[in-house]
Amino acid sequence: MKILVTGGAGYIGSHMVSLLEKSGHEVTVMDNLSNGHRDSIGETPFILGDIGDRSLLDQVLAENSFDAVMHFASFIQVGESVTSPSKYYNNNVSKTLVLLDAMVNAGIRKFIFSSTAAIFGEPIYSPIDESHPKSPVSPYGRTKLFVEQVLADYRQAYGLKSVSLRYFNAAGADPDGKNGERHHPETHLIPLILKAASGERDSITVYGKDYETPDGTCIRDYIHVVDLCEAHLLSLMHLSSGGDSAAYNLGNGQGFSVLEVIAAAEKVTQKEIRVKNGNRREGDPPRLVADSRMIKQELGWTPHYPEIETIIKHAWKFENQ
Ligand SMILES: O=c1ccn([C@@H]2O[C@H](COP(=O)(O)OP(=O)(O)O[C@H]3O[C@H](CO)[C@@H](O)[C@H](O)[C@H]3O)[C@@H](O)[C@H]2O)c(=O)[nH]1
Repeated sequence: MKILVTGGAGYIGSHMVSLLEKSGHEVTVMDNLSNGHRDSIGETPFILGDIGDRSLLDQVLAENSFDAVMHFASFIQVGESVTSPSKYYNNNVSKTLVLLDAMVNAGIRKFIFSSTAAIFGEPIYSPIDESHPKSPVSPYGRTKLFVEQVLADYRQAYGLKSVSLRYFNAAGADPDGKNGERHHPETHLIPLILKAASGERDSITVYGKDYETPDGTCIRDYIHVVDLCEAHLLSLMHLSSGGDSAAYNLGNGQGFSVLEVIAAAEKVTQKEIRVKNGNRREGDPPRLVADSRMIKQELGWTPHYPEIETIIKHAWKFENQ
């Protein structure tokens, strides 16, 4: 199949490009490089551009007959979305509408969307399944929920079918360590811990030790980026074999506290990691753990790297490349 990958030079997008190509698909990347790296996708056809640019999109979609679009281009920082909501609504909602309208206009009817656990807000039970109430507590979470709702309306009105994948905590790197997690600025836990292990940073600051969890630190469900990409591939196959729109929660169903992740990283790296205690970060729920039985049952998704040590081991290999 011919696939357009928006945000394909970013962390998850670039891993997706590599998996699609390995699986025999023809890929074009469109990325404005606001947080992506041109070198992360090698020789893959690349269009430098923004998904809000309708005339560029019309031209690109007219010149290629894409079967589907995978949409990774978005802003992802919860805290920033609270202080700069306009940036998030413009990029994650308005520009996604531009992309969807260009797709409808060009007759492309398959869409894989990067959604998030943040659409659920403060969980009222755990693990979180698909029918858990959706009540985001940040503009970031709201942007992703809005798009999910738009997609339901576009399915009804224009026959555009989509799969929304609600990521819990994407982490890790290609097992060969060639491609991995890079954000600017880096705000994600595992890369920051590993930079403290390598000496690139002095320490890791734990954001809050007074949560209602066994050790007082936040619990998250870390999912290997390759497993996450496999879920996208299965979603694409689902749509291309006539399946209808769907939304799935994606995690391993096991939660690790910040202190447990630091301990696992010390074990993997064999380095002592300096830990500082900080205040809670705004918008951080105490526990986010996925119930991913639905995607396992319906699409046959099976994670290959569910262990936190393996996720950290691959990230460490990338950190040391
Ligand atoms: O220096 C740090 C960085 C993070 N944390 C904690 O570590 C956990 C994980 O944080 P992080 O890696 O930033 O992930 P999340 O905030 O859980 O964010 C995930 O989920 C968000 C929405 O739910 C997405 O926007 C992110 O991209 C995705 O990684 C949280 O409890 C943080 O409070 C620290 O204690 N110290």
